[in-house]
Amino acid sequence: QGTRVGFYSTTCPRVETIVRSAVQSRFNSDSTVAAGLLRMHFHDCFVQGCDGSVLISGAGTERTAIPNLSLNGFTVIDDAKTQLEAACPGVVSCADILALAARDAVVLANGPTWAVPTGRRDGRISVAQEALDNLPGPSDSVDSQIQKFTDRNLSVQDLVTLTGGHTLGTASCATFNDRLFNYQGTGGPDPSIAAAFLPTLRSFCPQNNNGAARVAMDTGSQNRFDTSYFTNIRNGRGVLESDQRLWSDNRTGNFVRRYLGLSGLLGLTFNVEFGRAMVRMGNVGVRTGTNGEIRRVCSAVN
Ligand code: HEM
Ligand SMILES: [Ca+2]
Ligand SMILES: [Ca+2]
Repeated sequence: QGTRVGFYSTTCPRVETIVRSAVQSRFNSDSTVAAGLLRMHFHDCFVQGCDGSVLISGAGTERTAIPNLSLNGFTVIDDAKTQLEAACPGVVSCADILALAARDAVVLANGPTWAVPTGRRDGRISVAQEALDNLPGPSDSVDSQIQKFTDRNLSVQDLVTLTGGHTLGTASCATFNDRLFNYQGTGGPDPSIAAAFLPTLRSFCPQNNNGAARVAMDTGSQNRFDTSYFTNIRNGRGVLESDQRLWSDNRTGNFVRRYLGLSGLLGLTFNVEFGRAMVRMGNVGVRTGTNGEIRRVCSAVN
């Protein structure tokens, strides 16, 4: 792949300590940053590869695209970068800082740890439309979700596993309002929502709300990295339509069953597979060697 664990062991031996302490200190005052950093790494990797393109600010950049407006945690990356430029100037890429921070965020939320291969270099291209074209959306069919993952050499298992990241964090009503009152023009709700869960969702997101309120994607466990998200989608308690669909299609549903240890299928351990899948996602489209640059400031190209 070109990335490897310990890429900075001689050039910046304290890199992991510095990133971890930046994530930890923000997490102490705001635990929602864990979900934010995990999502940000995903949004980076799916657009121009894991190259820090999502971090660049300015008119028309990825950051201005609707799905990225709710990203949370940019200033953690900036803080880590400032400290790293003091410790080892010009050495550590912003793309690597983000990959390390996403891992540290999962650990802080009681999730697994894994070794993060590093050596990514930063890209110089960041275009809003590319984020819109490449990021999966909350109404995507299973076919479309699978396509967006396999286009990046990520498997159906990786799709289910990584989307299990929705064990953390929240979604705005705007991303699932269409399911609650007039689903696909039926005049009623999305029938895949459990009857007992519908009033809960409707109370968070009443008819004609402005879309801004935020709702836990893993009801009852939004700050804890666990398999509760899979139990919820099994029970018709998925918040995003894209998540609920993973349960009802056997290609993806069988992986959900395996994470839940259900019926006849070989069990899979979510924590173990999540780390492996994050390493695979973290290698999508990476620039290494002399390709790309080491940004001085993560929000701007050199
Ligand atoms: C088919 C794939 C996916 C779709 C359609 C999707 C869609 C979404 C949507 C619509 C939101 C709510 C955004 C908002 O309202 O602000 C969200 C949040 C989130 N997503 Fe995904 N996502 C997908 C895959 C992933 C993956 C692969 C990860 C990480 C490995 C991830 C991590 C997160 C996290 C942690 C949040 C919560 C963010 C926060 O609370 O700040 N998602 N996702
Ligand atoms: Ca990128
Ligand atoms: Ca959870």
